Amino acid sequence: MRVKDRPVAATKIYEVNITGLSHNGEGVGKIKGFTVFVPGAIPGETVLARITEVRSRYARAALEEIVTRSAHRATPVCPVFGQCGGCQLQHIDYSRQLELKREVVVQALKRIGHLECEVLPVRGMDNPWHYRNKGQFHAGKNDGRVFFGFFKPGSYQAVPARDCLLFSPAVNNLLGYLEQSLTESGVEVYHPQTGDGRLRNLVIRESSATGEMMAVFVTTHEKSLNSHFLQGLGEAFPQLTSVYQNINPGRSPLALGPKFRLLSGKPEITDKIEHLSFEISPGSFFQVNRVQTELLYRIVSEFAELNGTETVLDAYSGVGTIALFLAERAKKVIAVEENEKAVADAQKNARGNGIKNVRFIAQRVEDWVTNAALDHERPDVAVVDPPRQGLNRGFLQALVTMSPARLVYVSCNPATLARDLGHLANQGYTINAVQPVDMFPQTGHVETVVLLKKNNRG
Ligand SMILES: C[S@@+](CC[C@H](N)C(=O)[O-])C[C@H]1O[C@@H](n2cnc3c(N)ncnc32)[C@H](O)[C@@H]1O
Repeated sequence: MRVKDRPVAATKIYEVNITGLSHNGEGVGKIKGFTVFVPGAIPGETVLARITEVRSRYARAALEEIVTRSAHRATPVCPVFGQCGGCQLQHIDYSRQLELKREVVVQALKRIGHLECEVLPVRGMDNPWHYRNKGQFHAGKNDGRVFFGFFKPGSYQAVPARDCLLFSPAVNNLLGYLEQSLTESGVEVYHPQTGDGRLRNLVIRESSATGEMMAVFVTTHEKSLNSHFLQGLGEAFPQLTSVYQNINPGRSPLALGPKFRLLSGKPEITDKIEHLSFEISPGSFFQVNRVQTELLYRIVSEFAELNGTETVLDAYSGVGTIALFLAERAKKVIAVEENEKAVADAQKNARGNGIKNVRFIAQRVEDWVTNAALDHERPDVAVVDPPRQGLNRGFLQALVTMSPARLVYVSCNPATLARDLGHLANQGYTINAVQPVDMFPQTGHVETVVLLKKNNRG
C-alpha cells in the first residue's frame, strides 16, 4: 500500500477495537482495514492508541487510554513490566493468557494452513512463575552500582531484573549478592556503544532437580576474576558448584564468546528430565522450563504410540532429550541434528543414562534424508522439532516419501507450523490432535504438539 493510501498517520491517536493477540503478545486491531499492533492492549478492549510506526502493511501504536477495559486485565506484579523485554503478558490473568494462546494457534491454522481442526486447551502451569532454569543477564551500572538485567525491547539498554519472578529465589539471592560484591570491587561494566569496560554479561543456570547452580561471567578480557571475590562467592553459595569465565572480546552482540575458562568447581551441573540425567556444560542447550518439558515430552510419547518395535526418527534433535526419552519405548531411534557440539552432548547423555539404541547423526536433516533414501532407512514414527523457521522444504518432501505411519510435530512457531501442516494435510496425512503447551508463561510464546497419521495406514 502506498504511503498516501494508508489510513493511519504517525503520531495521530485513533480508537481501536482489539480483536487478537500477535505472536509476541501485542494486541491486534484494525483501523479502516489496516492492521495495527498495540502492545499492552488486550483482545476485547477498545483503546485509544497513538501511532508510533507505519509500515507498508501494518502500523504499531502506543496505548494511550483504555476506553473499554477487559475483565481479564491484571495488575502486573513486576515493577519493570513494560520496560523490560522479558515478559509481555503480565497484564492478562493467567487463565486468559492460556485461552488467548490457544486462539493464536487456531487463527494461524485457519489463516495460513487453511485448516479447521480442533485445538485442545493449552496445558498451562499450576504455578506460572519461577520456572526459568537459565538467565542471560546484561551488566549495567546505575549511580555507580552494578546491576544485572535484560535489554529494553528494541534497544541495548539494560533494565535491572532484580527479583525477577521468572527465576527461583535462589537465583535472585545470587544476583543480589553479585550486584553488591561487584559494586564493592569497583568492576568496570561494558558499554555496548563505546566498547569500553570489562564485565559484559552473566549467565546463571540452575538445576531444579539437584539444586546445583552454574555462573558464567562474560568479560571482554582474559584477566581472571579476583580470587578473593571467588572465594567469598563459594562460601556464600555452596550450591554454586560451577563458576566459569567466558571471554567475549570485540563488539559482537552475541552474549557469549567462543572461549570458556573454569574458575572454580566442576565443569558441569546435572539436571533431570523425569528419570534421565543430563550433564549441562556452559555452552549446552537445555530446555528452560523443566516442569513443562516433562509434560511436553509425555505428550510426544503418548502421540508416538510406541510399543517397542518401531524405528523412530527424531529430527532436529538438539541435545537428544526427546530421542533419549523415547528410546526405552522404541526398537531404535535415529536422531539427526546439525550442531556437532549438541550431538557430542547427546552422545554423552546417552552413555550417562546407559541408553544404547539411539544413533546420533551430526548432519542437516535435509542432507541426511538423501542418504537415508539410499540406505532405505524408513522410520515408522517421526518426531520433528524444528527451529522457528519450521521444516526445511526438501526435508518435508522427503519425509512424505518416507511416509512414517505417525508424525509428531513439535513447534515453537504457530505460523510455520500452520504452513507445514497445510502441506502435510495435502500429502496424505490427517491431523489427529493439536495440543498447545505453555512453556513460557507471561510471554507471548506458545509451543504446540501435533499428531498426524498417514491416511492409507489408518
Ligand atoms: C527447537 S530445537 C530442538 C531441540 C530438541 N528437540 C529439544 O527438545 O531439546 C531445534 C534444533 O534444530 C537444529 N537445527 C536447525 N536447523 C537444522 C537442520 N537443517 N538440520 C538439523 N538440525 C537443525 C538446531 O541446532 C536446534 O538444536
